[in-house]
Amino acid sequence: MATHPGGLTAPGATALAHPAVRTRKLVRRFGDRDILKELDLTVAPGEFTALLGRSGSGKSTLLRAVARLDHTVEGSGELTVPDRVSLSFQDSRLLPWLRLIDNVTLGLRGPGARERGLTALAEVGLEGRDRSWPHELSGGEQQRAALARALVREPELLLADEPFGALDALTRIKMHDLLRELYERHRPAVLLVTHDVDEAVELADRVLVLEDGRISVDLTVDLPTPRSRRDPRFQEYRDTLLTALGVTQPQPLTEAKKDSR
Ligand SMILES: Nc1ncnc2c1ncn2[C@@H]1O[C@H](COP(=O)(O)OP(=O)(O)OP(=O)(O)O)[C@@H](O)[C@H]1O
Repeated sequence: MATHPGGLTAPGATALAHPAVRTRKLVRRFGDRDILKELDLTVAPGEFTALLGRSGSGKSTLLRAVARLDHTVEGSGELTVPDRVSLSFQDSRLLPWLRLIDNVTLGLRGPGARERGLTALAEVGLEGRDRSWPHELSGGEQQRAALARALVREPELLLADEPFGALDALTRIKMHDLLRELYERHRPAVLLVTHDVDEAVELADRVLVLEDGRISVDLTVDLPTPRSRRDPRFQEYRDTLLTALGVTQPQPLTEAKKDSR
């Protein structure tokens, strides 16, 4: 795997005996449009991967396929995912008629489920809010609860589709820190769909770009965490990805142009 800014590897080249996610020749089709075109992807256990791509490129389609939420969609190909998979979406999807603790532990079996729920709530900074109703929480708090619900199951794979997309900038920054902290403690494999290049470079150790139904860019982010957006190497990764996404970078003004302004 390449480890320098701009170092791109052949997509799906990782050979692993027990990957967290493995797709081979994955096809998903809506009508006569192939959205995923024989897509090959391997995610290692414990690997934090972000998935970027232009709007409509098929990021959510891929995530839904990996989550096995698309039984009715036409398609083909091989898909391997672990048993314990948790999901997190832009809206927290908490059930309004259940208190927080019951939302977090819903479907959790075995002794100690409640204790585990309380621990998870404490981990996301919601200690003492277990008896609250979802509508009593702010948007950021609801996303924290959704993270607690995802992590209490100790997933081998966390699938997250724009989980912070609806949050304000400040809350988003706090949630980035929290997600990275929780990831480092629990170490699930993560597949994070995002539109935000900075979010991808800040959080993920590997960033993919989906284009024309396949993974077109597979970039390893070799920066220590926590990452600073001011770090020139951060900016190199960012520029590489923006270029891959077809976003032209503003050129620095030359002295001549500055003078003529
Ligand atoms: N249920 C559906 N029926 C028909 N077309 C669909 C369906 N779901 C998705 N599509 C189409 O598949 C394409 C990929 O959609 P998808 O939501 O996966 O893209 P995306 O990359 O997640 O987009 P965005 O970044 O805008 O959320 C789009 O053109 C979309 O219109």
